[in-house]
Amino acid sequence: MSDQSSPNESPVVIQTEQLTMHYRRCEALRGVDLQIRAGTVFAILGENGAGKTSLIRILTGFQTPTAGTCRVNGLDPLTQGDQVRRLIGYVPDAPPLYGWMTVEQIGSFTASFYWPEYRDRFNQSIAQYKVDPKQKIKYLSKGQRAKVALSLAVSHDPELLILDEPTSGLDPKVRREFLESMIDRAAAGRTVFLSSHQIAEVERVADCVAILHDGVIVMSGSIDEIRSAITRVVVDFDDPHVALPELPPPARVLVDERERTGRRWFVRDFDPEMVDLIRHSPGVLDVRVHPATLEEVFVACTTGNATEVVTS
Ligand SMILES: Nc1ncnc2c1ncn2[C@@H]1O[C@H](COP(=O)(O)OP(=O)(O)OP(=O)(O)O)[C@@H](O)[C@H]1O
Repeated sequence: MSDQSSPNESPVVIQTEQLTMHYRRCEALRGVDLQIRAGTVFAILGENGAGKTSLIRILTGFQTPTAGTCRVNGLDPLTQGDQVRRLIGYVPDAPPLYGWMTVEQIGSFTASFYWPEYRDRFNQSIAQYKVDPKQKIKYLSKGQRAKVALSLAVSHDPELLILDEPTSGLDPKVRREFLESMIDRAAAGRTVFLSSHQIAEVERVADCVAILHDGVIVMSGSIDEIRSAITRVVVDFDDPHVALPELPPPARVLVDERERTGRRWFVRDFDPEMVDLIRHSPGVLDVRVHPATLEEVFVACTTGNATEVVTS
């Protein structure tokens, strides 16, 4: 977070309203509303095909949405694309790099689009990642390519860094250092937007998370808000045919997993007073409740009654 102001008072960097993307055969985004403030590490989590890349393509001005609005620092990526892209560092999931260039050549080439410090920053970043500047891009390993792509994206110190699966290909040590550097960026007032399947990593670094399912944001908020929205309820019983009570609304069982000697529920809007209701049901031996992990929330929101989950 910024040391001058809390993110809640910081300017809005990304704002989307009812953003909709229909391709010929599918509805990739269905009315996405987002508000992301400066100084935030924001993560979007979603299954394959949930619509993450479509959203990023719209934010970066490479895709025209079917409906809805999108602003980056108050600018429209479609009509003010050049200005928007100047503010952004972007690493796609498969970064296109010229294979015939060496690492230092691609740094110099890209530096020509920016101010003079770019080249030094790029060289420092490459040295930090221990990538050989004389090596040709086509001979780099997947992880080394990822390091080059990341170095290219951050060397102009962008206001907004957009990363599509940023750590795939990185070894655990580099991955950790990289994620820590994202926290440092946010602390300096920069904004990081990352799309990821690595839930444990997101849990470590993100201030805010949105879960995208079938083109709809089914849950969003801070990690704590999201985790406290869903409760894991574990019920032990002696008879597998025991009938458990219906939970009174607004509680909703999103996932109901049967186990040999019990049941495991993931419940939205669980009230702790419901523990007694379950405990006093015939055949129930024990009831335990825990806040769900981010991974459990993700699974609960993307299976079962997911479409019934509302954005917090
Ligand atoms: N240019 C396109 N034309 C038609 N359909 C598309 C196009 N781009 C994406 N789609 C479809 O839109 C849906 C969302 O795709 P998108 O790439 O945005 O998902 P994603 O969340 O980034 O997935 P992944 O995690 O697998 O990269 C998918 O069903 C995909 O097939």
